[in-house]
Amino acid sequence: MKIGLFFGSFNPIHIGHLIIANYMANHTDLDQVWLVVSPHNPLKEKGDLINMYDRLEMSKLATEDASNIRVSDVELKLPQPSYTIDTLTHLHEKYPEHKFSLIMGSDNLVSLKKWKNYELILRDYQIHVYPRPGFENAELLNHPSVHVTDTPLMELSATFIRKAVKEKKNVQFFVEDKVLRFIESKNLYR
Ligand SMILES: Nc1ncnc2c1ncn2[C@@H]1O[C@H](COP(=O)(O)OP(=O)(O)OP(=O)(O)O)[C@@H](O)[C@H]1O
Ligand SMILES: O=C(O)c1ccc[n+]([C@@H]2O[C@H](COP(=O)([O-])O)[C@@H](O)[C@H]2O)c1
Repeated sequence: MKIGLFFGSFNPIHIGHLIIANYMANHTDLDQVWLVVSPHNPLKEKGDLINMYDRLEMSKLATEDASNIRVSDVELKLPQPSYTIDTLTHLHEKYPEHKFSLIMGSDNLVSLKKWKNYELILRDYQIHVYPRPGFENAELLNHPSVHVTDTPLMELSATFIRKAVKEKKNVQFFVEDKVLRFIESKNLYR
């Protein structure tokens, strides 16, 4: 199968992520999209990153009714911080029958040159990139492994949601109902 890997902290998963995952799973030649929850992005401070198991659980809740979207916990079992090239190597060995590619927003493409062994990622994997406002001119957009998609975008960030929850503002519709209930029941991001 052709699997698109959508890596992220998902702190928390929101409808921007879900729209992209759904688009990639159903409007491209990918058979499935796997959301790979990263315990710790090597380029980000841990800051207000909540427990990885809660982020994994919210990602599962948000996608349990979605066809062709799965959630992967592979990085929870690998060393931290989560280097994408190491996860890709691991997945390639574990699932030789699948053809993996990457999915990312152009904001991440801008920083790709700071990633561990980014040349290997570009050499060995195709990357589906969707434009995000403010990051239209990423240098790597013309790389032969990079494929720019035409996705409907929702300019929303997990940072916005965390801040709103902290300020006791209503974030209904920004996240799936089940995710909202999970956040409330565990008193997350307060
Ligand atoms: N609104 C959005 N629409 C499309 N893609 C998004 C959106 N928000 C984040 N992404 C993408 O999802 C992936 C994971 O991002 P991440 O989990 O850091 O979300 P985020 O909302 O940007 O989080 P934070 O605000 O905490 O930095 C990245 O490739 C990022 O480009
Ligand atoms: O491999 C790297 O060097 C590397 C550097 C920065 C980010 N990443 C990964 O990119 C993904 C996006 O992270 P985030 O925090 O924007 O959701 C996440 O899975 C990180 O582990 C990976």
